Amino acid sequence: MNGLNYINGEWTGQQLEQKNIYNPATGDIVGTIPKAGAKETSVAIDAAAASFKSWSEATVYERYRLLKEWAKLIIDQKEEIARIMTLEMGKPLAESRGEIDYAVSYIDWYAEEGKRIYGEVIPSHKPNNRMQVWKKPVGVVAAITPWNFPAAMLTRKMAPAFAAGCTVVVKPSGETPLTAIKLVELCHEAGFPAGVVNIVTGSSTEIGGELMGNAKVKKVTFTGSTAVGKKLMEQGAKQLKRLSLELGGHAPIIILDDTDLDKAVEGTMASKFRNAGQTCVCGNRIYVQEGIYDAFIERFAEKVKSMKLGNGLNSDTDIGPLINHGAVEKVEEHVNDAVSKGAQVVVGGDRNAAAGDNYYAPTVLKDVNANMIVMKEETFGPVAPIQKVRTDAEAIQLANDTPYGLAAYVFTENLSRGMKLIENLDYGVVGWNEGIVSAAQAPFGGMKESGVGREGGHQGIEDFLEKQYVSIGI
Ligand SMILES: NC(=O)C1=CN([C@@H]2O[C@H](COP(=O)(O)OP(=O)(O)OC[C@H]3O[C@@H](n4cnc5c(N)ncnc54)[C@H](O)[C@@H]3O)[C@@H](O)[C@H]2O)C=CC1
Ligand SMILES: O=C(O)[C@H](O)CS(=O)(=O)O
Repeated sequence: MNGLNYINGEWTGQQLEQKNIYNPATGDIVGTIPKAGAKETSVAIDAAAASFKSWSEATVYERYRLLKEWAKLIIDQKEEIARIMTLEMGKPLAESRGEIDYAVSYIDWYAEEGKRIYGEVIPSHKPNNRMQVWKKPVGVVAAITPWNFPAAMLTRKMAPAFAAGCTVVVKPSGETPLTAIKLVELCHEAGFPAGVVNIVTGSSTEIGGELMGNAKVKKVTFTGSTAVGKKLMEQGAKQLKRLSLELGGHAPIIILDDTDLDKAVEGTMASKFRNAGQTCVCGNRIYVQEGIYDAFIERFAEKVKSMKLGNGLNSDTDIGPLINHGAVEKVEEHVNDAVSKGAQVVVGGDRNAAAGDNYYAPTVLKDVNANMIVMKEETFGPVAPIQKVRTDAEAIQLANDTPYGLAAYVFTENLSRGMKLIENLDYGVVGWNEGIVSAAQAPFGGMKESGVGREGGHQGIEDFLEKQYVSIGI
């Protein structure tokens, strides 16, 4: 699939130098995209600005209709899109299909939320005066998305932006742009007016620099690493650019000795190995209370041993490749460092070269301690480091000892222990006896250096609206 850029209702970029997109499972070229830069990005921003007035003045019911048509087209073409996603990102087809349903759930949710953009009437303190709060779309939005959820991270931004009446310029990850281009193609097919949605691919720094520096862009919504998020915040300071940042995580999983062992094993498997551990909410640090430590490791290791590594196109694959070789090297560095500092490998612990250059075996480490890199830095891979803890207080202290604050997980059947523990955790998203928690109707986002703002829920559309207080003399 040779993707193009889409600017002002036209497919462009054929004449530009092209970048190859590779299948992480095999190294094969699966497509190409234009190497656009600041010039093309500026044209896309102008198109989004030119279409903003008419789009923002359309009724929410017209925007609802287009969003629902877009959602329908995505579902109709789910198999084709899932295949594109697996070919460029590597995740098993079943996960790609699941992500497409998840991505569409954000479109469905915000198609409806657009109808509930309510203002306010405030009782005035003066007899001939009325006070109101009006809400209006913020304007042209830039959406910068990561490679690990090429569809869901896009619709989690585009859907509320469109529903609020904003127009959008998308910059997808250079690793997985083909899925994004396909979704934009379906916006075109659904009948979105020219300029409302635009997509540019190419140099992140050039395109990003134009998106952050062009005053016509009123809002930037970013999902990706904390390092890039900080860079964007610095760039945005010049114009006080509205920013939403969904950044990195380093999720702790706390398993107390009164847990239901099956729930704890099942929830930890789901959280840890989803997308081969390449999600910002994957469990990265597993703290197990001493009374259940051996029993948990034994049960958990048996499940991990049964996981099948392979090409995501094969129906029996549980774990696909990592996104690229750099990701494998980072995982290997974390495991080797842990072992050198006393960790024991219970399962895995090595690259699975037989499967391919970008594979790493699902791995369980025990006898882990806080001095190991794996317990300080996000691994973004299929490694489950398990540390023994004695008390609830020790678990809370260890869990919070990080600059990250995105997701955390607690497994206990005791209501008051669970409440007290969670109240003391500095995390924006918490699973209690649950390993997979993200949903379109819930606010998703981090505390501390994991981000700013929320996506999903009724909260997620507020970031695309400005509030206008109007005092009316009558
Ligand atoms: N909080 C969340 O919801 C999520 C966080 N992440 C985090 O992102 C990382 C992995 O995803 P990646 O895509 O590798 O992250 P990344 O930060 O390298 O890239 C994210 C996006 O930003 C773009 N980008 C990179 N440098 C840029 C710059 N200077 N200006 C403008 N755009 C730039 C990339 O091309 C990509 O589209 C992990 O740390 C993960 O935890 C990833 C997905 C979701
Ligand atoms: O990119 C990610 O890691 C997502 O934010 C995780 S989730 O919201 O899809 O669970």
